[in-house]
Amino acid sequence: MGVVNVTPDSFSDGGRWFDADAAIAHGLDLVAQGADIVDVGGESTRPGAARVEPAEELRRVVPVIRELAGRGIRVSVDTMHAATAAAAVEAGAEIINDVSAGLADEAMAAIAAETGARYVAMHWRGHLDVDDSQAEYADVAHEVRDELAARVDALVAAGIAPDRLILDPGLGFSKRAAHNWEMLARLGELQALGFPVLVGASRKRFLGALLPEGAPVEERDLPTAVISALSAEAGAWAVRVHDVTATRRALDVVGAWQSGRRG
Ligand SMILES: Nc1nc2ncc(COP(=O)(O)O)nc2c(=O)[nH]1
Repeated sequence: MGVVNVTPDSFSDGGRWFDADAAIAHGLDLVAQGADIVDVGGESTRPGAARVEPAEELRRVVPVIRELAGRGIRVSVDTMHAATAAAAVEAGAEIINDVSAGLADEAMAAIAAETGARYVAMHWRGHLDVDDSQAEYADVAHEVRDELAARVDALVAAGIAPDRLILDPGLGFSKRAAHNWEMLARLGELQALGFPVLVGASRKRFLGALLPEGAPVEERDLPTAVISALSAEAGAWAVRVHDVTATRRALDVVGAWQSGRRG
């Protein structure tokens, strides 16, 4: 899953794809690099980023989604707003990627149910209202699993068919570095809920901590690709990344290694 942030302020590529034509070109480039899905978002989820009204978010993402989907590309829309999700699906998006798992907009679950789109429910305790660095967990893997299981119950009760759901541990959202690494190491406990799992580690701060002080954000693409390989080994459904080439190469290594196992 390649990322196209149509925003002026996303933390790792803010502003580069804010123009619709640039965003479309970038989405096509990600597909050429090997992306299976292009995730189009119009609102940065970076701590402290300005909130974006649905009308503005919609204006940013719908033209990009319409053009990419019109070329047969599988598109997901990264939004917490039901109105944006509805417009995006109407424009051809097949997946609604909601970092709030339906908590930010009470109309979202019904819209997702109505459209029949696939729906990514990401874990973000207290979304937007909680300072990520203050989050405390007694057992992060158990609590993320249980909190997402509760979201699944609510989303299914709202009419979303279980086979439409994809779960995501929400790395870096209300979680500190140690929580992120523990979530990755214990990904199987989330997978045990029986839903596909999406992993979004790309270029996040907890990867930067492994690099020399002050390393540019692009240096996080190699650690990201290693996590893509390890996520594939763990049976993840997909990985959400900015540098598709690095991850595609990493996944090709995993594929070659696994075929070697079969002899
Ligand atoms: N499902 C999902 N969606 C996301 N959207 C944005 C970001 C923040 O990263 P970005 O600003 O670099 O896109 N991370 C995720 C994530 O981890 N999972």
